[in-house]
Amino acid sequence: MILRIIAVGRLRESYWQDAAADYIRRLRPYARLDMVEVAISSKEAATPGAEIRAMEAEGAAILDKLKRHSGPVIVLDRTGDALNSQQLAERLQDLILEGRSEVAFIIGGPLGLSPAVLDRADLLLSFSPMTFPHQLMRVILLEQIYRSFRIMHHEPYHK
Ligand SMILES: C[S@@+](CC[C@H](N)C(=O)[O-])C[C@H]1O[C@@H](n2cnc3c(N)ncnc32)[C@H](O)[C@@H]1O
Repeated sequence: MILRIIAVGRLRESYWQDAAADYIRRLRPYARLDMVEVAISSKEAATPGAEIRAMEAEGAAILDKLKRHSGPVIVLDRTGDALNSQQLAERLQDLILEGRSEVAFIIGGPLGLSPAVLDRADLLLSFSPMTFPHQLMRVILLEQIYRSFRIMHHEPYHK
C-alpha cells in the first residue's frame, strides 16, 4: 500500500525530523510512504483577508497534489471523527482488503485547512478536540499509522 502524507510546512527542528524518520524507517516493511510537503503561503502583512487567501493558496496546492492520487483521502481535522487505534487499523485493513492501493492523509499548516480541502475528504479524522502544532501532528500520525500496521499484523507493540 502507498501511504501518501500531504503536509503543509516542513519539519524545521531536528527532533521532529528524527522522530518522523524513526517511524518512517519502522513503517518500511509494511507500506511505501510518499511524503509530500506543500509550502506555507506567505501572507501579505496585515491586509484584510490575507490569512484566508494564504490558506486558500495552500489548499489549492494540496488539491493539485491530489490530482495524481487515486485512493481515499483522510483529512486531519480537530472537529472530525474520533477513532481509536484499533478502529484506525480496521479502516486501513478494510482498504487493503478492498484492493485500494493508495491512501492519502492531509495535515494543514498553522492557518489550518481551507473549506475546499475539507470538502475533498472521504474521512475527517480527529486526534482529539485539542489543537496540535502541525509538526507534532505529523509525528503523531506516523506513530498511529505504524501502530495500525502492528495491530493488523498481530505483532506486539506498546499497549
Ligand atoms: C496548528 S493546526 C491548525 C490550527 C488552525 N488554527 C485550525 O484551527 O485548524 C495544523 C493542522 O494540524 C492538524 N491537527 C491539529 N490538531 C488536530 C487534531 N486534534 N486532530 C486532527 N488534526 C489536527 C490539522 O490538519 C490542522 O490543520
